[in-house]
Amino acid sequence: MTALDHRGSRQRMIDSQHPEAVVAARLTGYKLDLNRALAPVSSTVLLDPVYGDRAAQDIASGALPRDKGLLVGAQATKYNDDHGTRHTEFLPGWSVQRVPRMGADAAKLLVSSRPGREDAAALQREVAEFPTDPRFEQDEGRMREASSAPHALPSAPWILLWGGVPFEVPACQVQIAAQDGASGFLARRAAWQETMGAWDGRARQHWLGTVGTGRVRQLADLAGAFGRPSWRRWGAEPGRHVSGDEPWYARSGAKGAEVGPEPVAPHARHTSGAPAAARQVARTSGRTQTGNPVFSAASAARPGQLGPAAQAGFGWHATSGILEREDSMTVSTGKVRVAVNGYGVIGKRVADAVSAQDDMELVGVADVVSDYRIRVAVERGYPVYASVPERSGEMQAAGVPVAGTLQELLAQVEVVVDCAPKKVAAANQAAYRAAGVKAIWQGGEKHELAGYSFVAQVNYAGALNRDSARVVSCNTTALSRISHALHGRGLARRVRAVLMRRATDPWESHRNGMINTAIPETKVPSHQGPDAQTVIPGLDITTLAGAGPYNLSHLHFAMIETTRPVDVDELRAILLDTPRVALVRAADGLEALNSVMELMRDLRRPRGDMWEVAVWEDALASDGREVYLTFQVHNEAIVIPENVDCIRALSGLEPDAAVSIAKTDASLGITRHFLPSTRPPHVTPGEGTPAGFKGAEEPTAPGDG
Ligand SMILES: NC(=O)C1=CN([C@@H]2O[C@H](COP(=O)(O)OP(=O)(O)OC[C@H]3O[C@@H](n4cnc5c(N)ncnc54)[C@H](OP(=O)(O)O)[C@@H]3O)[C@@H](O)[C@H]2O)C=CC1
Ligand SMILES: O=C(OP(=O)(O)O)[C@H](O)COP(=O)(O)O
Repeated sequence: MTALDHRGSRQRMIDSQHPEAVVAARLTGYKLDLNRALAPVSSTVLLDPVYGDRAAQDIASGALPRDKGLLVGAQATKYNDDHGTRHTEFLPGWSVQRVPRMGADAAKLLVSSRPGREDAAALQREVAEFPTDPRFEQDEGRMREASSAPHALPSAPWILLWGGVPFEVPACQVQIAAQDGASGFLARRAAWQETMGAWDGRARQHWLGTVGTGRVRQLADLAGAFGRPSWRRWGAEPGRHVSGDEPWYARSGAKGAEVGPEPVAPHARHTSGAPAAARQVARTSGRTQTGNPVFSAASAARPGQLGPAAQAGFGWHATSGILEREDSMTVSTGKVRVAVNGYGVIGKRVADAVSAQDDMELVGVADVVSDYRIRVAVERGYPVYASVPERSGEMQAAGVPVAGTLQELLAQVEVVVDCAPKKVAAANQAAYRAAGVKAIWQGGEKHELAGYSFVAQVNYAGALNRDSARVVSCNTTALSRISHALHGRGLARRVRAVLMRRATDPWESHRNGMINTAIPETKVPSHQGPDAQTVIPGLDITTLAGAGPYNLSHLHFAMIETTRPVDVDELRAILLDTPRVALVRAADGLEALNSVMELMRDLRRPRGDMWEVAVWEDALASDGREVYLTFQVHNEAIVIPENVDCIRALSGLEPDAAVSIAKTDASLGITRHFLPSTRPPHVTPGEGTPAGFKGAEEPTAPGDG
């Protein structure tokens, strides 16, 4: 859990000289930033009700994701002192009863204690606090000793919190506390105190989105690896239904007493299907030394297999069941763990692209098929899971080594890329939510499913740390890239496009192929125009579509009315400055869809893929009012780099769109020029082309000609 409920202390940290001058709006803005960055990596956020209706603002602004718990403070920030023991008071006009009415899940009431005062110490044992004060005691041995003293820590479920100390202290204490039975931690300012000074907003958001979220994740790794889930104290076990006359709360006792002896850390035990803690262990578990994936959560809980974040982040390494401190700090490698569900046209390409990233790990792929398609995944060494448990037997009978179910795969990852057939994919939403996994859907699904439609170069920043997003369809991705190139520069007034779509994908043309005809779409506008508006709100765009008897990708014709005259030279310069757009020329023999695809094969691209939108340079035109573009969209490939960037955005791996795009492009070999130029870049009017409005130099008036 993450605590963002500080008031006076926060004002003092922002401006120690004049804390009273720190206005509420500044504090609220700062906390909104904290919440946006840290809530997605927390299970619950603790907010205060004071500053500008803080908690309410977080809910209303969407900074607090709906699937995160909300804890709201109830006590006043100042305490009455009674001979050395502070007594808690409620905020005037605020009460525990009012907390749930604002939609919160629980109220926080701080009860203070003071070592040496037996009444206070007794209270402390009831409500828990780490037995040593991190400001004065930072020796690991003495902290361990104090923590393991009889009655040092309480019998009720408890979590660790800390104050303004260097981050290394809670990093150490979380492990010790978890080994002594803590169920988690409340992350406080040690995790982000570097941002308390006079940081500008963007720098602060960047820091929080990278270092801040990384720290909370690292602590979660430790708590997940060594901690004790609170349900254990109630006698619950995942996958085991205990029936009886006695209700669970009676068994657990009024104060949350434990049911039966249960050894905990150093050998934290978690079983498959367990909620957050076990899942976290499995997610950070990595692979065994032989390279085989870790399938059972029980084995995944071995500390020796802790993820890179837990192992490296604080300069700790795992041996013989506990994390030990190394002499020097090391840097987190922080790979995001990814699953692909649906290993078809898009899924298999996403899997390959994820495997090519140095900041991602493909944990496994899932599907329902048993034929050659999934056997290639086996051949490539990807662990294969059954998307639907009932299909597992069939898959195994066909010789596919099934590593487990989709649910088991989800338990090991942070992000799932769903590439199942349209509508099938939408049905997986509940499973992803239940598993607490971030999800990426494809263009076959509706915008509303994820609530965010993604094209990296247009709106990467808005997807940062979100729980889900939809990578739009191939056609919409291409239209968005091209439209944004002009619209993003304030140059597009109106986009009109005609889409000639391929009949079917090559692998299934024996099933769905059409011959000797073309099929116009009767829905006008076709869905791609409105779809592009989900990516670029305010874009004036209409599309018409149809399908033809070929399977070599789509062909678009776009007419874009500009806000001022844009000639061909400027248009070309804009396109050359646009990521994932490349120019091709009929003059180079690239006269049709097939020749461009042949070039991709000649360039030895995997599967002959073209991730770029290929715009015909010699078909660019302008009449001073509109620019005209003809471009090819390789439907099987164009969305692949978008999925890779989307993983980085959702997981918060990289806050900067340009950095992520450049990284993805370098890993796949995406380019702006397929071939070195062998002749002048643009065919000028009169050079083999009929005169017209090719360039702005010869505007064509209506009726000319
Ligand atoms: N094809 C394209 O050009 C593009 C497609 N998209 C979008 O990508 C998504 C996937 O399309 P595409 O890759 O073409 O689809 P494919 O049909 O090629 O692949 C989907 C795979 O998922 C399998 N599958 C079926 N049911 C399930 C299930 N319940 N759980 C998991 N997997 C299942 C399919 O098996 P089976 O064959 O037995 O059904 C198949 O192997 C769609 O939203 C589509 O609109 C986006 C851009 C381009
Ligand atoms: O899914 C796709 O093709 P399909 O719906 O013909 O299988 C491509 O992404 C094209 O999508 P669109 O034509 O809905 O933009």
